[in-house]
Amino acid sequence: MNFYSVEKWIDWVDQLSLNDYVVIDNFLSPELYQAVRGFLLQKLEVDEFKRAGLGSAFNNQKDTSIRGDFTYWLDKDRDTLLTPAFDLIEEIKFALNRYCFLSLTGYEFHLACYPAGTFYKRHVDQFQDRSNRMISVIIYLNEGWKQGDGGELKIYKEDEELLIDPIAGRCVMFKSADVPHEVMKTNVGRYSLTGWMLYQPSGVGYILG
Ligand SMILES: O=C(O)CCC(=O)C(=O)O
Ligand SMILES: [Fe+2]
Repeated sequence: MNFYSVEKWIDWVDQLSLNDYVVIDNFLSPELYQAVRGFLLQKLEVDEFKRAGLGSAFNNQKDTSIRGDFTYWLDKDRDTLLTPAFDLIEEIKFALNRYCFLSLTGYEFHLACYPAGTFYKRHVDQFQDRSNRMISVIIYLNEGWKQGDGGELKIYKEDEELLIDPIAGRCVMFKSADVPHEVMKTNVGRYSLTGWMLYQPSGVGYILG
């Protein structure tokens, strides 16, 4: 464990097991936060984001009435500026396997940008024809986010709805199959590092766009 102690991981994994989700603030160190956000802004500037799709590679549609985000799929070998972020993702995988008794074998991550006025309607992250997404992981990169900016993550539990503010450095993890959620309409550009811990690596996430 290079980033966080065993005690911290056990606490977070317990919350994830018990509540189906966990929120961890200041998950990225200031250096790592700057590296990831700087990388995202650079990719946005050179226009390397693509409109996100719906469904799996076999059933892919793009419909802005359901989701309006743009994504940049990450590749560990190509995007070496993000090696420390991949080290942290490896630690997440290790901790979930060890303390959550999962058998995660891989992951897929993208950078996401929701332009002002966009949202992602209620959904679950497991696809009907590709059910290997086990845990969803989202790390927000929104400096100076304030009430009124919108873009909250809404999580649906049995009889309650939780609104999670997408503030800088905050990490949310939840069980991909069990937690319906949505991204409320954002009034400002909304950025995140988003990914899924997989039961079997698919390596096809980027095809989804
Ligand atoms: O950015 C978020 O808060 C959630 C994104 C999401 O639900 C997804 O990409 O599947
Ligand atoms: Fe989602």
